[in-house]
Amino acid sequence: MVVSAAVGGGAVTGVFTVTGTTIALGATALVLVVLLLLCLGGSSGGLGAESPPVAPGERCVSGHLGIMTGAQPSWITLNRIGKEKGDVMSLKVGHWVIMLNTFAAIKDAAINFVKEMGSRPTNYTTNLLSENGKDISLGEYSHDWLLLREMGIKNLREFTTNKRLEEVVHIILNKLEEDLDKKENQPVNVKDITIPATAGVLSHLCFGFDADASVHDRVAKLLSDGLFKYIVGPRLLANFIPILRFFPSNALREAQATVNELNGLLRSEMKRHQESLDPDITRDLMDGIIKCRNHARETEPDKYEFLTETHAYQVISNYLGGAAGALVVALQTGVALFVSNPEQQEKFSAAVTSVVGEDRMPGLDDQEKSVYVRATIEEILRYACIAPISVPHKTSEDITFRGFKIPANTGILVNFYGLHFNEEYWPEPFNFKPERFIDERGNFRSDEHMYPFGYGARSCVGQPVARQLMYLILSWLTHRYALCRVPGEEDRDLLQQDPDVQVVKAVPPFDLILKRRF
Ligand code: HEM
Repeated sequence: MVVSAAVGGGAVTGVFTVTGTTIALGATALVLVVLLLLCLGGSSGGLGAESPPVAPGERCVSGHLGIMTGAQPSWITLNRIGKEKGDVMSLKVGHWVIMLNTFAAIKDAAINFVKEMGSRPTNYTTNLLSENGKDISLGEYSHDWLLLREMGIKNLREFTTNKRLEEVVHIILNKLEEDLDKKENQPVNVKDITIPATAGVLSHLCFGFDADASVHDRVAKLLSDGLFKYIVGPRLLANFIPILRFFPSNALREAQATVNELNGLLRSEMKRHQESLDPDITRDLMDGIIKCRNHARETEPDKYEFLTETHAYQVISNYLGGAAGALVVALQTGVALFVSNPEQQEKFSAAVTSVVGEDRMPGLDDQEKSVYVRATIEEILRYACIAPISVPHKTSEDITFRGFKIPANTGILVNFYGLHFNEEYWPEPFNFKPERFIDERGNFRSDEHMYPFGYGARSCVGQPVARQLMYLILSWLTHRYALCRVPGEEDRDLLQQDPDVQVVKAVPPFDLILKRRF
């Protein structure tokens, strides 16, 4: 997702601690002045009369930004405050935003305010990455944006059905298995499993097997550092104080270089695909989106006049961003849960093997045959809760929500952490218990308090693919290998928050030992 970038692109983006960034003295002085102005100008009344109650601490110089950047993950603090404030509260993170705290409010928003709460906040980062909103993840709600989103979903659906997804995944995982076998019984970093798996699959789905090997290497590199860090790492100060984009800083240069690398890659791949396009064969998602665009513009030129080449390759960028921001993080949490809970890991592995046997890789048809396997993937998604305070949305018009007046263009955060870790819905919420998704008759049980893929108009476009990839990758990994702790690290907490990652709930990279099962 440029889920992810949207995490960075939302209301929560103004962060004061820009790690590794040297800000010129002049800029620092400017920051202080602007902060003071914000502080003096900030009213305690929030968004105006009849607005949601304000969380405590708004009179502090930086409003509630301290919560976002403090030592404790922001979602833990916000969840505690939210319990006191009720359905909805206001926060000042540079500007005023609202946060939905309760299940009732979240459900109401998801069902009854789809369009009204379906836009995205924009800032320097989001505009840079999406070339001013010409994509799905970061574009503002509009008629044209809806058409682009529909096209992005159609392209994913058409290309990934009929075993195409499974074929690509099996090729990539077979290769990865050869590499991992060489490291058997030695410490392997979890990133050396999740990044090649995710980058390999997404890059080959997007650019095909006839792309130059260097293209896939560049995608893997972007996912492992540049793009990943840019999306989930500390935010740019320029998002908070737009004038700062004119002041040179390492962080700005790094962000621009990352985006240039990504967009350069997308443009050259688009050109290569256009030059070798075959009307009868759709090799990959890039071919698919080019054909969707050509067809739309030929059949309904007026409706799709807006649809430039940039829009088309930005959709591919969104697919890659989904991998960088969400899939890697969710997979890493899954592996950490398995290593920390050997009993559940063994049960999951045995459930996979009982359906698949020992001589082939798990396929998509196998998933439905084991309730325990489905339940485990669901429990990993609950626990991972990668966007604990959501990817920010924005109101597209003035609304009255649960008795409060909310102006257009107000950022909206959602306390998904408060749902996914609520004892009322999940007894012992911090324990890994796949059984919670199995009913008394032994059937899979879905639960209405689960929102791993967001809500409303902006819910994850890649949800079906993401679920399939989570299953295919984790079932392959535990089917082939026992995932064990590194000797001497038995007591290490693998599930704590990665201190280098803000806004996204993510475990820090860790080593594990792989032992071949058969
Ligand atoms: C386990 C993996 C994944 C998780 C947990 C996840 C989760 C999310 C979440 C929470 C959002 C924000 C929804 C909102 O704003 O309400 C989102 C948006 C999005 N995701 Fe994913 N995602 C995953 C994988 C993927 C993949 C693999 C793709 C593409 C192939 C993808 C494409 C997108 C796109 C394009 C959006 C933006 C939708 C919009 O703004 O309209 N995601 N995802």
